[in-house]
Amino acid sequence: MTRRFDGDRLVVATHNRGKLEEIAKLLEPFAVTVLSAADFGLPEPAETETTFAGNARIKAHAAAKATGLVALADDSGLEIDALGGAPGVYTADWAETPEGRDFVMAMTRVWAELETISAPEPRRARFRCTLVLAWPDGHDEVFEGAIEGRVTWPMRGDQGHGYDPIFQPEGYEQTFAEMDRWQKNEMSHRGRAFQKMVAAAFA
Ligand SMILES: O=c1nc[nH]c2c1ncn2[C@H]1C[C@H](O)[C@@H](COP(=O)(O)OP(=O)(O)OP(=O)(O)O)O1
Ligand SMILES: [Mg+2]
Repeated sequence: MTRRFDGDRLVVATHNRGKLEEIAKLLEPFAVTVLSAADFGLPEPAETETTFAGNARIKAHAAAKATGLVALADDSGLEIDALGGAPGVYTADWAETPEGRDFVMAMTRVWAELETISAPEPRRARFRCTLVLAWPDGHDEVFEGAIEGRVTWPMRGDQGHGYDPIFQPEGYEQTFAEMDRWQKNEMSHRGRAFQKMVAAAFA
């Protein structure tokens, strides 16, 4: 039996402002006070697992334990077929620099690698998202979503976050960064995982 969320406060276990804004928008229809891991000054846990679900569970359980509240974590990434599924669970790592994350650098690396191997069009890729809802008693629920598309160059758009300027979802001319948050949430990996979570734990 799926455990329902029956509280009024939910801590979103992320340090990524773009994700937090999307999740807050997705939670708007529900009577939920959204708090963030940053509001509690929680440290960013090391993501030592090799799957999205494994890393999402680490983040969700750490926040649930530290706050005594139900926690929602998101672990996500971009899988590019011509790169054997890379960057995958290492999507955030490709943006890492000593001064913080640099997504222009990360996107430039993605394109350089595709050019090196002369990856033919369409450069098929998908974003994946795993959401984990964790209770302070250690119980959790896992929900997954994906959106198929392709990597495109040059970067286009100034909305969204992360790799959005080079991801064009299947059936659309725009990149995610050319869509507003509402339009992206309608179809995104995160939006899709969220719909499953709502059906199971909020509806
Ligand atoms: O909708 C998206 N649009 C563009 N890029 C995205 C998206 N969703 C995930 N991504 C990228 C950003 C990040 O580099 C990586 C996730 O890494 P991931 O560890 O799950 O997130 P994060 O470290 O940014 O924040 P946190 O772990 O605190 O939730 O994939
Ligand atoms: Mg992370």
